[in-house]
Amino acid sequence: MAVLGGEKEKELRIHESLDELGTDLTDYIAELSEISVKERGVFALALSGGSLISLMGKLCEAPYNKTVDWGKWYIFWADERVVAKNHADSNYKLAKDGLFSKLWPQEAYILKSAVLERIRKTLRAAKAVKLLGLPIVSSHVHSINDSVSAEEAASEYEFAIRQLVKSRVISVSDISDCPKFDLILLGMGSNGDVASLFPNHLVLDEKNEWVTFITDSPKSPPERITFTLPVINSASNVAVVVTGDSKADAVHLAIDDIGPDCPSVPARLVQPTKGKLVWFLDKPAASKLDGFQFSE
Ligand SMILES: O=C(O)[C@H](O)[C@@H](O)[C@H](O)[C@H](O)COP(=O)(O)O
Repeated sequence: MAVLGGEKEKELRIHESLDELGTDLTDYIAELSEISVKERGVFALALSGGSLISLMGKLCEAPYNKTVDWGKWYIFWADERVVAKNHADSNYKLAKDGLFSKLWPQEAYILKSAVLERIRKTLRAAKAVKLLGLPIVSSHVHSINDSVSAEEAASEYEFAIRQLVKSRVISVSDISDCPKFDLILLGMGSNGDVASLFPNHLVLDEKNEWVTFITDSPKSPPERITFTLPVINSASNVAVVVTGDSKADAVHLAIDDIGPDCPSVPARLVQPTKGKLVWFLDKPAASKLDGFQFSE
């Protein structure tokens, strides 16, 4: 792995292979989870859709499936397609099929909090919590309401997040009133879109809402909800995970210093105010970066 750009707040990690990237990404997530659980007792993570989910697949393997404190995870979506939860386009379904169901193959294993707490107490007594690895709590998985309009789904989702900010499950930014997620994981499309923030879309200017909606996504399906830039940029950690040469131009436009005529590239606007930004790239995605040849 090559690491470019020594700035404290932004790091580029360029990997030889998808396998190496997947291992590094998994280590990074597990490490942030451990730090956050130690500091705050919980880990508030927002996922996106796309290839990101399969790149996180090693989380379902040893040692992470046993060592990560899954019971402390609170899971959200930085963007979601407004379709039924069992629809092939659903980001919730993608994560459930690609991650959660692999950790615990049957729904029945996703325990309700009360049951989990009883088990936790027993295990704590036996000092064996870490050895057994506990499942994700179903009430900690915050997917959108798939039976209402995009507008209603966005407003309900923001309301749910507000309640969790009040109870400090999600921290609050000390410079805005925005939620401060422990980690937001983003993919990037070949036009530089992140979450469901697309180039030249009005949604890029949204400053008041935490979660908003669009009904005209240039990529199917058209109706989506998305975190806004102020929320993304208030997170403690943001990772943008991008692979493949079809993304190389967008990576260059998002990261390099390209002067005043920069086209609208949403990923370029991902700049956590106080948090840390890490780009996970494979070599084809990084191949058009200005400094790329020097990292080889
Ligand atoms: O729901 C979505 O459409 C995603 O959240 C979107 O932001 C995705 O992450 C990128 O388009 C990258 O997707 P790929 O990695 O599959 O290209």
